Parts: sequence; structure tokens; C-alpha cells
Amino acid sequence: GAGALATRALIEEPAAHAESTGDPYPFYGRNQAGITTPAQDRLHFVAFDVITSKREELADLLQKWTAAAARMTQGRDAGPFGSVGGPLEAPPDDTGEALGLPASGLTLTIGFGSSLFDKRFGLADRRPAALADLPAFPGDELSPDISGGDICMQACAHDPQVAVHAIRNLARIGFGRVSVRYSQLGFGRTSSTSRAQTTPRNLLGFKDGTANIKLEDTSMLRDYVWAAPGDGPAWMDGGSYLVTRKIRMHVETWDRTSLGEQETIFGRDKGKGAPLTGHAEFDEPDLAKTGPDGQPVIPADSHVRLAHPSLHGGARLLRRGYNYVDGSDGLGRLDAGLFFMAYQRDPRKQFVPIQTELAAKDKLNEYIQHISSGVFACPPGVTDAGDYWGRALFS
Ligand SMILES: C=CC1=C(C)c2cc3[nH]c(cc4nc(cc5[nH]c(cc1n2)c(C)c5CCC(=O)O)C(CCC(=O)O)=C4C)c(C)c3C=C
Ligand SMILES: [Fe+2]
Repeated sequence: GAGALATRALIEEPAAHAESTGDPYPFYGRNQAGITTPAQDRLHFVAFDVITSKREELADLLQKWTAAAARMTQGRDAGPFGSVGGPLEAPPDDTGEALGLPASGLTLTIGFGSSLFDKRFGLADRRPAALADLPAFPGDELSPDISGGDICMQACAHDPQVAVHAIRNLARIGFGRVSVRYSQLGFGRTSSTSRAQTTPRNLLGFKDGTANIKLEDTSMLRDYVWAAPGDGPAWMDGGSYLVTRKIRMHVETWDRTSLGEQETIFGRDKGKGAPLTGHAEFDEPDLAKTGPDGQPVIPADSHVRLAHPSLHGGARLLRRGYNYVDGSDGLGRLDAGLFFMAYQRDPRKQFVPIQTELAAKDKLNEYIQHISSGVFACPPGVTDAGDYWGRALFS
């Protein structure tokens, strides 16, 4: 056995992958990691339903999850014995597939769905008003089996094996108290969340995340990402609200669309990601500029115009989505798209008005379909080993 205190990083086996970084991010802090953390390459997102009706069992699970997360994010096994250090008579307290792998930038971020605040756990009066259900948007084709959930967990890492290992162990620890409602794998982050990162591309081939809120934008984080005292219940101070949307892309149709049409749909150039009114990626779009035909250069039904903060009283999002490919469907089409995730201070003032505008007018709608939806209140960070996820909610 590896011994009770061994860390995976100390086990002398070469890491079975060649990712850019194996380093850990700190688990403890004022805010949860995985929000402003520079977006890692891989995602495993899961939504759980709570199947116990006992409040104490739920609070106990959150403590166990917090302890396991504090270990796994540092590259250690989920439990103190580890995958091979425990008694032969018992199932190991870690499943083992990450043995020998470094932390790989793993972050685990928890969120609570509005259904958790029903009558079951006595939390009804603690539900934040900002955790309101989203309105139905025109064109939505949401499937309930892959929407909602009482609790969500976002695992991000540079190595998919590490992200999957973390979710699998949390589900194992939750056996009998929670059941997995759905989970989603993602790759190729579709947003940069730091100025140190290059902007990645989505599956339509466009740079995605150029105008995103970045961790260096401290005043925007304060104004548009973190819930502040007075916004709602105190247990959410320093937290953030997550909106998830699984958005399928009809890539085969897109691939038969001309380059000019593709650029007009976004209002940006495909190569550099520059606005159609500019030259370089980070030039500000000039929404007032008109062409020789008198029409706006960035069209009225383009994605960038409709999503622009100037149309929404300055409202912005911290986008942190991932590409997904779930194989191909029965017609041979790629079952692919964007698992959109955005963090914000209040979805009623940010995601909802932006998506209302996009759903009504965006030319991109001809190529995409929203198929799942979720809204979660992500509490503030865990401050030290005596604290746990949601402690202030349950006390
Ligand atoms: C309601 C929020 C949004 C949804 C849903 C959404 C879907 C979606 N977006 C892309 C691709 C791009 N989006 C871009 C910019 C952008 N998108 C949103 C919001 C939603 N997008 C915002 C707020 C912005 C920034 C607007 C701005 O301030 O200029 C871009 C341009 C590059 C960038 O800034 O990131 C692309 C490309 C897809 C493919 C998609 C659904 C599948
Ligand atoms: Fe967008």
C-alpha cells in the first residue's frame, strides 16, 4: 500500500500524460476556485438529485465531499487510506484511476439548484431571489432529464482522467444520499478567463471568449460576478450564480455556409477574431459604424451586437463553457455543441436579458438549439479545514 499519508504526486510512477501543467490550485479561499481560475482544458459537470429526506444526512455529505475535494484538488486520494493503502477486506476509499497523476489544475465547484429549497430540508426561507427559474425562451427545446438538479458539481482539470476521477469519487461518497441526474464531459475550453491565456475556438471555428470578463478585471468581478452583502441571503456573500445551457450545434449545416455569412452572423472575423469594424482581436466593436450601403457593419442580428453590454445596461457575464461531442446521432450527424456556463452576480439582470435578446433575434439561432438548462447558487469558498461547502446555509 501507499500508506495513509502518501500523496499521488509523491508516488514514484511517471505521470501517464504530457499535459502542460500538473500543479494544484489552492482549495481554500474567500471564493470558490473554478470561477475566475484560468479555464482548464477539460470539464466533467454533474447534477445530482438528493434522495435522502434527512437534513442531517445532507449536511454530513457536504462535509464529507468538502474533505474529499480538499484532498483531490491537491493531487491526493479521495480518502485517507487511498486507493491501495487500506484493508484488503474493504473497498478502497479512492477508486484509483488517478493514482500517479498530478493535481492537473483540478478545481471542484459546487452549486445549489432551486429545487433544494423546497420543503424537504427546511431551507425554503433561505432561497435567494436571484435563484429564480429562467423564463422559457423562444426556440428552447429543453429536455428535463438533462436539466436542473438539486446540486451541481463542476470539475475542471487539464487531464480528463483527473476530472472524471473526482466526479466518480464524489458520486461514490454520495451513494444512498444523492443520485446522478446527468453528467456532461467537455473539452477545449471555449473561454479564456485570464489575459495570460490565448483565446480558444468553439466548434464553429470562431475565437470564443475575447470580450469575456477576465480575472484581472477586478472591478468587473465585483460588479458582475460576486454576490455582495445586501444582494440576498448572507450565506451567498462571496458566491456567484451559475447558468448552464447545453447548446447543440448543427455543424454540418454551418459547414456549408459561406465564410462571409459566418462572419456576418458573429460580427467578427474568423481568422483573428477582430470585430468587423476593427483590425485586431481586442479592438472594441464600433456598433454605430455603417457601410457604403448605409447598413451597420456589425449587423442588427449579429451575435456580438445582441450580446453587447451596451444593449443591456452594461450587463456582462463571466463565460466558462466547453465544447462537447457526444459521438454521432442516428443520422450520422455530429452530436456536438457548446456546454455554455456563465457565472454572474444575478441572472435576472445578466443572463436573462441577454438571452431574451439573443433568442428573439440572433441569426446564429438557425444553427443552434438549446437542449438543457440549469441555474445554481454557488456559495462562497471554504475558508479552512473546519469549514465546509454550504456551512452557512445549514447553520
Ligand atoms: C445568453 C448568453 C449567451 C449565449 C447563450 C451565447 C451562446 C453562444 N455564443 C457563441 C459564440 C460567441 N459568443 C461571443 C460573444 C458573446 N456571447 C455572449 C453571450 C452568450 N453567448 C456575450 C455576453 C458575448 C460578449 C459580447 C461582447 O461583449 O462583445 C463571441 C465573440 C467573441 C467573444 O467575445 O467571446 C462568439 C464567437 C456560440 C457559438 C454560442 C452558442 C452555441
Ligand atoms: Fe456568445
